[in-house]
Amino acid sequence: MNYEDLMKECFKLAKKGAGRVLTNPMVGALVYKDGEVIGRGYHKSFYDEHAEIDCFKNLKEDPKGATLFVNLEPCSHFGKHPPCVDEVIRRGIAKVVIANLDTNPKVDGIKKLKEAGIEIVTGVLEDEGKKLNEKFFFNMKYKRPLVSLKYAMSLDGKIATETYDSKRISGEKSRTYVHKLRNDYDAIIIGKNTLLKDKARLNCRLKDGVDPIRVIVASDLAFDPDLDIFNLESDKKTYIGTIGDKETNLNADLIYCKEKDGQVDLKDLVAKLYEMNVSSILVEGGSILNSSFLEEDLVDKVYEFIAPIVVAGENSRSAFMGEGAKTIKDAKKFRIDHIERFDEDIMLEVRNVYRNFS
Ligand SMILES: NC(=O)C1=CN([C@@H]2O[C@H](COP(=O)(O)OP(=O)(O)OC[C@H]3O[C@@H](n4cnc5c(N)ncnc54)[C@H](OP(=O)(O)O)[C@@H]3O)[C@@H](O)[C@H]2O)C=CC1
Ligand SMILES: Nc1c(N[C@@H]2O[C@H](COP(=O)(O)O)[C@@H](O)[C@H]2O)[nH]c(=O)[nH]c1=O
Ligand SMILES: [Zn+2]
Repeated sequence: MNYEDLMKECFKLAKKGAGRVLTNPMVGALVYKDGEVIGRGYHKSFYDEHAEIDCFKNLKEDPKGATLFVNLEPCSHFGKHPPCVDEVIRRGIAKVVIANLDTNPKVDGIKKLKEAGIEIVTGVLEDEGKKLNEKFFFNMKYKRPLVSLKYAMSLDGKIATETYDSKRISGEKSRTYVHKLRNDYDAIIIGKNTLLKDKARLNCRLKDGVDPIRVIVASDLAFDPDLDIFNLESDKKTYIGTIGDKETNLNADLIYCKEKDGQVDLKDLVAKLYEMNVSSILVEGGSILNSSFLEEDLVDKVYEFIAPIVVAGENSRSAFMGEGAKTIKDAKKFRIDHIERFDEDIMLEVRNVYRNFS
């Protein structure tokens, strides 16, 4: 029995829940007995049963004495569902192989499994498991959604010209990857000007992709109701994060936020989205909104697509504007996690050095 290969299969199963599990982790499970896998399952959505239970439902024979592979420690608490450990014990599983411990403070599944005499192996492909569920582990640690910024810029750091043109900075392959991000993130946030200038739709245009909820940040609600974003065919809603006690006839729900310097208090908006079970937010700009997130110290990650063009011009729009650091020592610091090439473009995936993702 190759622990790593079987755990990789759990990760593959777990990923089928991407975009659907919200603040829950992505979990895959399989039962291995006498040299073969006798059942597989995964956590399908935030509201569905856990991976272990789904796996037990798909068994083709009695799992007594078998090994359960699961990428997260089985739960031991009563949440929306009864504890998985009880079912693991009841089914007569002899050994449980795990990638990651569950950092949810309500969970101590290992203790209960050990008390029942079940052998435990932990830490199999631990780092890969942490990366897979980085949003969940981040949520548990910081009690808020993971916030990532995404933008496409020129070699000289511009995301739009002075006439606010930003169409087709990055190429098609980069744009396809953005739709994968939209699939994986629970919410997308844009600033009012980006909606007005780009007529953004913010849906996921991959086949069988999952739409995120769409959030526009605006202190007033003077939008054309015919904009696509208010008329999408989507199972997710469009929201406007706003201030004051306004009402609207737009096809959008309002999220009433605290006010900060006459604008939406982004910390409050992020906290309210967390209450709506949003585990991750992709901020798709523009410059003013990106800068506000940076100033609020709410940027955990950045996906930066760089296209080999130069825009130049004092009045063109940079990825970040605002006041800016006075000295390099004061610059916000990120670490490059991943570099990928998409035809002509490259993408940098970076993370805030002050956040602990482990
Ligand atoms: N290349 C790329 O990847 C992208 C490029 N763009 C480009 O960026 C340009 C638009 O960017 P920009 O003009 O900077 O505007 P934004 O899209 O960032 O919108 C800013 C507006 O949002 C509203 N807002 C409300 N609360 C806040 C808050 N807390 N912080 C910041 N804004 C808030 C404000 O309007 P109010 O107070 O009136 O409500 C503010 O003026 C467009 O040309 C677009 O094409 C946009 C996204 C991505
Ligand atoms: N998705 C998942 C687990 N998730 C654990 O359960 C918590 C959510 O519980 P509930 O509200 O009942 O869905 C979540 O925060 C995490 O600790 N556990 C598992 O054994 N297997 C699974 O597949
Ligand atoms: Zn469980």
